[in-house]
Amino acid sequence: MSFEADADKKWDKDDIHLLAYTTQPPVDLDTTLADFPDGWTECIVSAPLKTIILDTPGYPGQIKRPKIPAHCISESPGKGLGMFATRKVTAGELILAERALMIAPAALQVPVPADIFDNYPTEQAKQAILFEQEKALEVAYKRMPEEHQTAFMALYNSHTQDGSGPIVGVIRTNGYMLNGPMQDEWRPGPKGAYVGVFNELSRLNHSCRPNTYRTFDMVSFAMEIYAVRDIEESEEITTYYTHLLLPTTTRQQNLEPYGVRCDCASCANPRVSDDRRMEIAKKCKRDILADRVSRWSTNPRLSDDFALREGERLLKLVEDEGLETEICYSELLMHLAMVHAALGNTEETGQYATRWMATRIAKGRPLEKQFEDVMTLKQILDTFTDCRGRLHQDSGEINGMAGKLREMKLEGLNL
Ligand SMILES: C[S@@+](CC[C@H](N)C(=O)[O-])C[C@H]1O[C@@H](n2cnc3c(N)ncnc32)[C@H](O)[C@@H]1O
Repeated sequence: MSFEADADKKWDKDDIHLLAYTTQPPVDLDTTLADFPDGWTECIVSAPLKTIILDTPGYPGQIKRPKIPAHCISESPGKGLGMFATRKVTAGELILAERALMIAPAALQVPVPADIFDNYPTEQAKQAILFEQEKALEVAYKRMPEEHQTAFMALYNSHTQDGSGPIVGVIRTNGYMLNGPMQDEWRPGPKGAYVGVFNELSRLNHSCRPNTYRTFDMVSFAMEIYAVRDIEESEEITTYYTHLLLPTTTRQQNLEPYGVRCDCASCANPRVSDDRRMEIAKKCKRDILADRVSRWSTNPRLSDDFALREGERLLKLVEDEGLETEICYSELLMHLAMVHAALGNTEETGQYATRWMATRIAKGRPLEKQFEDVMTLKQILDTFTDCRGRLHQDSGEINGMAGKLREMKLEGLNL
């Protein structure tokens, strides 16, 4: 059931079946985009999610902007339009933050009989669902200002031949899944997920070696993209439409509905790339790395190669595969900062810790949280500093420190 939500009512998990048409941040009917340049989003969200949005502390904050504009939209050969860097961008930098034109459930429930697939041929049932979804989305579309409607319909549509209506087609081609609190917490998984369609961000093309990370900021109600590695002037800015640690053939299957045949260096060499990605997925996990540091720091018979060279080798593998968006990249930088701290190598510790911080910033970590991270990181590294050098003096103390480190890394810092 859907409705135009009452502005002041508080909704809770018992209202999860109610869908609200709502404009966020709320604006008066006569507001124009010239009055309110940060813009606003037409949303179809569950009633409780609407309450969560409005109750977010600091909502609605202003959207963030890079100090110097860093992007433009232009032709990308063989890929339609794309986004390009207009200057050099450094890892961790914000490139663009933008409010969506529309936000809707990833799997919009519509009023069709529950047993439709039992009583009708599959194709006919699918067409009926797509037809109802188009009708429901049209209500939100008609609430948009004319400029937003034009921008929405100008976006690329790779679903023109499968029975999708024009609005469903644009959403299926351009919708990014939203992360963080922008989901129905009482409906975990794909059923509780939402997608956003954007005027500029939806022009980002896919790469299996993307150079940006996307994150949705609830306070400003905007999607933000950050560079995960340095990007040169004129280089294409890319994102990801599929999980990146999957084998090449699976990624290609996931990309088929977008009509994308990725031509990145990893897809061009699947035999090498698949083995590397499998090794990264297996070995660069938080527990495995923490365990390696812990064993190495308390066992003098394990050489520095055990923690240091292996960490460096895995980090190179991640960089060679262009996987700086993945959590394993952050884990490895943290691992190497700790290993160098244990060896008393202050300079290298600082370098890896700084790079680790850049990955946190690139994931949209709020400023006050970044400060907390630095303090916790400093505490961990101080505790661990030079423990290999002092190993023979007091292994009991080292054992205690390694245990503490593991505890802090797994629970306190919540990487
Ligand atoms: C979200 S849109 C991206 C912007 C789009 N290129 C445009 O012109 O608006 C997705 C579409 O871009 C194209 N595309 C994205 N990544 C691509 C890639 N790596 N190779 C070829 N085409 C790509 C496909 O046509 C896909 O359906």
